[in-house]
Amino acid sequence: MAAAASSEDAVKAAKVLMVGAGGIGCELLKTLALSGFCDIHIIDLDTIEVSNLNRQFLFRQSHVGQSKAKVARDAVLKFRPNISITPYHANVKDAQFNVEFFKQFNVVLNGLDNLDARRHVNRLCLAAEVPLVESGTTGFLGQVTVHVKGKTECYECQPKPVPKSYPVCTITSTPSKFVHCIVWAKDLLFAKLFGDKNQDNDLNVRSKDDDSSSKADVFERNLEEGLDQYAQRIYDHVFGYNIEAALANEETWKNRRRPHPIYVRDALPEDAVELNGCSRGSKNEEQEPSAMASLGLRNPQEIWSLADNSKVFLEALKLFFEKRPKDVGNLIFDKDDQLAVEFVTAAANIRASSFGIPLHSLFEAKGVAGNIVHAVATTNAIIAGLIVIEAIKVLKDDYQNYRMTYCLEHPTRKMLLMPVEPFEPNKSCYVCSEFLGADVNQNSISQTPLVLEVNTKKTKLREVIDKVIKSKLGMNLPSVMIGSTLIFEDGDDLEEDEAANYALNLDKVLAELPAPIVNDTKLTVDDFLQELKCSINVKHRDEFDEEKEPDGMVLAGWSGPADKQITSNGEKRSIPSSSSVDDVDGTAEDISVKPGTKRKLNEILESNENFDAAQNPTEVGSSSAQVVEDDDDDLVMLDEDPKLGKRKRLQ
Ligand SMILES: Nc1ncnc2c1ncn2[C@@H]1O[C@H](COP(=O)(O)OP(=O)(O)OP(=O)(O)O)[C@@H](O)[C@H]1O
Ligand SMILES: [Zn+2]
Repeated sequence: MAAAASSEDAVKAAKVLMVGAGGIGCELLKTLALSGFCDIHIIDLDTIEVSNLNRQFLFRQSHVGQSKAKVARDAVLKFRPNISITPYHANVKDAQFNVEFFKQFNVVLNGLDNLDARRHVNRLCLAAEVPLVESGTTGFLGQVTVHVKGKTECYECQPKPVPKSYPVCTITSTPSKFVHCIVWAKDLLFAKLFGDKNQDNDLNVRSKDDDSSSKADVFERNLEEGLDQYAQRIYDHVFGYNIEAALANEETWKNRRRPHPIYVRDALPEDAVELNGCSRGSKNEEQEPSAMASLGLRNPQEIWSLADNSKVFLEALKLFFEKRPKDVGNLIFDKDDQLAVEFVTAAANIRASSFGIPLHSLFEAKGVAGNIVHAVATTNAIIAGLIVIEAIKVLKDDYQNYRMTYCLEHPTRKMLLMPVEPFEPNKSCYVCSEFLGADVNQNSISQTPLVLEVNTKKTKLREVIDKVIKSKLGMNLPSVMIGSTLIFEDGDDLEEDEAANYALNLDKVLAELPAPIVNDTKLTVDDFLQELKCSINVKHRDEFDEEKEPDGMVLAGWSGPADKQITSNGEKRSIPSSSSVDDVDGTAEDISVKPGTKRKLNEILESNENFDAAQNPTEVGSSSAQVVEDDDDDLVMLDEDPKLGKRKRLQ
């Protein structure tokens, strides 16, 4: 097809906006500058931290504390002095970056790390009708997607996956993976011992040798109890007695491997028990208390024995009470708190040992506990290159060749990159489908309304605004209307009495608002800055399942295809979707999805030639082809050679 301009001309004439000057952003700015882009604007709200320096190569030690956007600009101007780079040390959600601001750009390139900002930029790009190239990386995985209003799906056309959570019983009774032991150690045991005492906790099983009243909390230290004695009692209780109690329920273990109880005396030699695990006893009072340091364990990458884990457990518990008494009762697990990581690693390993699960090093355990996926500079560089390739296609309006590209951890058929044709817009997406056209009566067609199930007699307006409109719908400064009555509005420019009125409404129950929200009420919610408006039909419901519906509200009515799957050497894996990268920072949203409305892929593959091509892919970027499994298990062939036709389905 005829391109609108040569790549060189398109690049020279372009005015681009980059959002984020972190891991991807540094690589991207360098690649843009070296590819001939001359007018680049960068927004980043952050300042440089020491931990950025290993991969954000435009920054040096001396830049720590300075604006990322400004330092990145200065660094690139050193080797490309004649181009224009305009930095903004600001949040992209600020009102200065409104639709008018976005309209000046030919393309927007995201190098962000959170869902919230990505959704905001998506909406502004839609409103300003500026194409968006979106990206993300997680370790070795990465992706670049292209979003052009009306042509491809928007960033929000597909619901994002919910952050990983585990059933309570897996954590409390039947762990089968190391991560289950970490969650137990961190969210139950650590929280119980060092966090808020009043929380409910499944660990609170009475110990058989606890002869005080049945209400006694075994985790409370008895007045006459020494710290060594207390630490050993807790150990025996959680790893010994609790496991024995669980084993009594034969049903649970019918089809499962039985755990074995571990008591201090089993895990440690007699003399170490006497010393409460602490054999060396050399402590440096100046340093942060560390059980590893007290025990002379130096290598965080080494997998400790059960005995060493037991020593670390007892020592760390003691150190918290001895050296950080003020923290006890207020602690929340923090991956940067060395003693907390030591305690959680040891506790998770002892539990893993009991359940026959392989033990892990402190370094690995810290990664799991802190949801850390170590960033890989090379992935960021590859992704930045792909962003520029897609940006050039966008600038040339080379729509036929747009690709979403996935960077895989394990090459599929020797290919590290997997290009996929972009999907069409999802017609029920509440973000981009608002005014797709007009019906026969020239009324604009609005998207399917969302449905909110809520107890209108108990829920306050504030909860709907915070949990649904801001958190789930990602609105920043929403206003809420029933018919033409405004019941809530956010923003700095409100009159005092207006603001006071809305504040009063926030604390009212829905059904008691001046314009009541009851069953079948239709709300219109609107974000002025994002130029996003959607309607919500309210359905009253009395009861909600506390575990499955903890918000006491369910938002539905927006459907989209689930994650696609790829096959690699017969193994099925999920393609990292534009959302899955968000899982890392735990910000994925959980809008309920109605099943069965997935769009079908284009055409049916009939030609043997194409089938052969699918089976024998050549290099990426030239004439590549892949066999991909769609989520309804049909085989789909993707190819890059226009002669071979568009995306097809194998029968
Ligand atoms: N709302 C926002 N407005 C502007 N910039 C943002 C916004 N949200 C995130 N960013 C920027 O996006 C960049 C993302 O980069 P990256 O994923 O490498 O994160 P990082 O904070 O630099 O590193 P890490 O999180 O791994 O320590 C960061 O520089 C961050 O400041
Ligand atoms: Zn959409």
